[in-house]
Amino acid sequence: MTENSKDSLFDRLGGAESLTIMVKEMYESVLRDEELAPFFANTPMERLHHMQFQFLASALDGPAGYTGAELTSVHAGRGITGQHFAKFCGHFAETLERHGASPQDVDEVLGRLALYKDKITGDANVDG
Ligand code: HEM
Repeated sequence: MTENSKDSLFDRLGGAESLTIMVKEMYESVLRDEELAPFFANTPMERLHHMQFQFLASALDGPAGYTGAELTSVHAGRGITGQHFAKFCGHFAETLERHGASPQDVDEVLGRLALYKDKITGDANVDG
């Protein structure tokens, strides 16, 4: 077993402390992106950071305990396309890279996020 295979993806990304910072920075990038920022115009960002941390911790094999809403209902009716989804994931990938995540771990994270694409793009996924 290599060093890498002992730890969960969550651990390899630096655990809770690191994921907290990366979620915050990811949304800073999202809000600087003029295509994505309008989606969050009325969103309480502090709650979102918290919920996204919980969601990602669980999705990346860290501690379970997501207490937010079901992803389909949260994103439905917002007009989120596959292209928006890809840009959003791109901001997270860049944030991970900046924090020194390995290319393999970044790929693995993107693979995990892709599992949620249909829930998030919902009725708008014809566009992308
Ligand atoms: C893998 C990608 C994504 C994941 C895992 C994700 C996950 C989440 C989670 C966990 C929440 C919090 C739910 C709650 O408050 O109970 C949330 C809220 C939200 N998401 Fe996403 N999301 C993703 C992509 C996107 C994209 C691409 C957009 C738009 C471009 C988006 C727009 C929003 C908005 C606007 C809210 C806040 C709704 C409100 O104001 O309460 N999300 N998302």
